[in-house]
Amino acid sequence: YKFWRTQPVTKFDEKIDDEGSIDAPKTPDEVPDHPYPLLKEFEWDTLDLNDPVQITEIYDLLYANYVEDADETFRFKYSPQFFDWALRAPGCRPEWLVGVRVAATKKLVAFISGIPMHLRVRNTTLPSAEVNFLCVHKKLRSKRLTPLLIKEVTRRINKQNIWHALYTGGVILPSPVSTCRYYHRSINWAKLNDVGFSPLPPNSTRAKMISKYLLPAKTSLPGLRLMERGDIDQVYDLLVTYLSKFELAQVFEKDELLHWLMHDHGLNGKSNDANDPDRVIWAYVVETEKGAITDVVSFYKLPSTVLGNAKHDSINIAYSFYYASSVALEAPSRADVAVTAKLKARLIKLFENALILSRDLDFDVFNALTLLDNPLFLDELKFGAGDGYLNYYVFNYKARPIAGGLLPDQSLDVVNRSGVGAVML
Ligand SMILES: Cc1c(COc2ccc(F)c(F)c2F)oc2cccc(OCCCNCc3cccnc3)c12
Repeated sequence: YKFWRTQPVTKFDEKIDDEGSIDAPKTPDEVPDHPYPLLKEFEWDTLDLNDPVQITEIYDLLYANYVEDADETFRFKYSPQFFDWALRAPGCRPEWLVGVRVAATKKLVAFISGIPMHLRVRNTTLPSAEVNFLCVHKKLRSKRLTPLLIKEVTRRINKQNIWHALYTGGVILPSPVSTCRYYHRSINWAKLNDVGFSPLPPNSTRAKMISKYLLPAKTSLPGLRLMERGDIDQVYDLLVTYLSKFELAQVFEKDELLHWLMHDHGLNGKSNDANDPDRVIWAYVVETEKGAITDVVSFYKLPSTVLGNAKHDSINIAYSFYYASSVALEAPSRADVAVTAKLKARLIKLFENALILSRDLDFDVFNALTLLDNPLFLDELKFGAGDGYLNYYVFNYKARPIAGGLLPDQSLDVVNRSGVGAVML
């Protein structure tokens, strides 16, 4: 019984000559009105994020049952505030938050989410959904709930006349449109070593490793400051122009980008304070004396629970999110050697400052993928390659492979960098 053989996805060995939808066009009224039948002890549900109790149910389910690393040492620790940010983007549809409950007890035992977005694959823009947070309770694995969750969220998305989706995962499924590699920059090496994430290399000492990752006491970019809602017009133009150079990217409306970079900070009297303990997303801009915004850089907070460590129960992790620099726009082509050299120097400066800001916000490690122009700064800023890869998938769309920033030997492609401009949570 091969679920993925029944889905509109590119088969593993399929040759792709032309890009386009896989399924024949359909209309919402051809889509079943009722959910797929479940095993009788379970029932479908729609989660309501306006209800703090239900946000907590999602948090509790994922806290105990979501993605772990291969050695079962760490588990993602998405916070309730994170779900408020990740699942309440402009245009979000409540019915796309799909849960499975035990009929008798109403306990939430599985979840999958969709949020609406527009996805551009080369020159084609697809009204899509971003599907994320697929989770089945550990005690209910191999009951074939995952294919049902995927089919049910697809049904609910199709009902809204949306026929494509973007999803990522560490697992290999048919067939990735791109693959990026995990990179990590130690901030608090001692803690990462204590939890077993960063081993002490042979012929080195703790003192040497701690000093290797020391960062300047203060930021060094003139005009660097926390983004404010009033910056969105300039930030939108800068980031949208930069992202237009990539082959896989989200097409943002201005209000969408404002949500992704600012969440609700500075809205309806809420403060815009970098040290707000509930904050999950930070965006910084570089403003010249003339008031021009030349750069933007952002990162989100996604801790990992440390399983079974006497000294620490979690690692505070910053994940690189969207960024852009006006330097990148000084030439029409990304292949321009002189501009690439200038962009490399600029991104090293921008991300060194992002690292300093994340240190001061008490992060232990700063994570990045090999997407966007990241290969230009990862080595120089002492990021180390991780042992994980993130695969990008587009549902119901056949696309020629897109570079993930890696050469065939999995090392960084500092010449072509990547064609991926979509950063997933
Ligand atoms: C995940 C992830 C890692 C793992 O990082 C750490 C894990 C445990 C630690 F103690 C630690 F310090 C890490 F840096 O390093 C990364 C570097 C770049 C990007 C990364 O993930 C991008 C976010 C992926 N979405 C979450 C996800 C990932 C895989 C499957 N399903 C969901 C990651």
